[in-house]
Amino acid sequence: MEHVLRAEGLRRHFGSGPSLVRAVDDVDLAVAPGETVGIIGPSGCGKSTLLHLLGGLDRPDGGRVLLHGRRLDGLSETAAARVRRTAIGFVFQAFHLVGELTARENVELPALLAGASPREARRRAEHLLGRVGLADRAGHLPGMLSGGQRQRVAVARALVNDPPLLLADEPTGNLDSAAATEVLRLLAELRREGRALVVVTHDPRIAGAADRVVTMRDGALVDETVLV
Ligand SMILES: Nc1ncnc2c1ncn2[C@@H]1O[C@H](COP(=O)(O)OP(=O)(O)OP(=O)(O)O)[C@@H](O)[C@H]1O
Repeated sequence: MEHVLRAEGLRRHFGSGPSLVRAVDDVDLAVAPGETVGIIGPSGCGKSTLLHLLGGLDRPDGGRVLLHGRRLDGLSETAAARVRRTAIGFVFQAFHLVGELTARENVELPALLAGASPREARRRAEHLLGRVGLADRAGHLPGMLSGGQRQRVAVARALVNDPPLLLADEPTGNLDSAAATEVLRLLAELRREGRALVVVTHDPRIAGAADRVVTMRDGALVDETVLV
């Protein structure tokens, strides 16, 4: 079976000498199509760094990342950006929406960057905003939305190019319990659709909804629990 995502011997160190931090140290991880993998571990153990490497947002010092069997880490920045836009959706704890653009424009942006026509980008954005329950907020700027609504816009944006893989870094970390529940419901729906999901989380509810939970400590994967 071809994995959606595969990391082999992944390494990312920061600093040197006494201040050397082995943020990611010899990590192997494979994600099957449609699989949801939770990554948990104490603060500073390297979860975000690992997720950035997996998504090609940062380059490893060693090892490799394969997306559908193709190396991601060796690509030029332009080529990596192209792959990221179409093959991976990102959801971050801090939403990372563009404050000057409306909800709909935020969702349209990655579609336009990937070459969709303005009309097609708008069609997809409106459909997805409807799907996340925000059809009536399409014209709002992020500053006019609640945290939960912003995160739902971010989920819609992550889906606009229909990626088979989503990477999420503490997607419920900034949300109150009701808003977190709504985002969790969306993630569960994406899982049922057969998208692969890698979620860094402290939220036991997300971890409990994963197929597999891996625990990270000091840059290494130290434990793996398969849930049914
Ligand atoms: N750009 C950087 N320069 C130097 N050190 C860094 C950099 N990015 C991360 N680190 C260090 O690497 C280690 C892992 O950081 P990372 O953010 O991946 O941890 P984390 O598990 O996601 O933490 P948290 O749960 O608190 O978000 C930390 O010790 C951090 O200080």
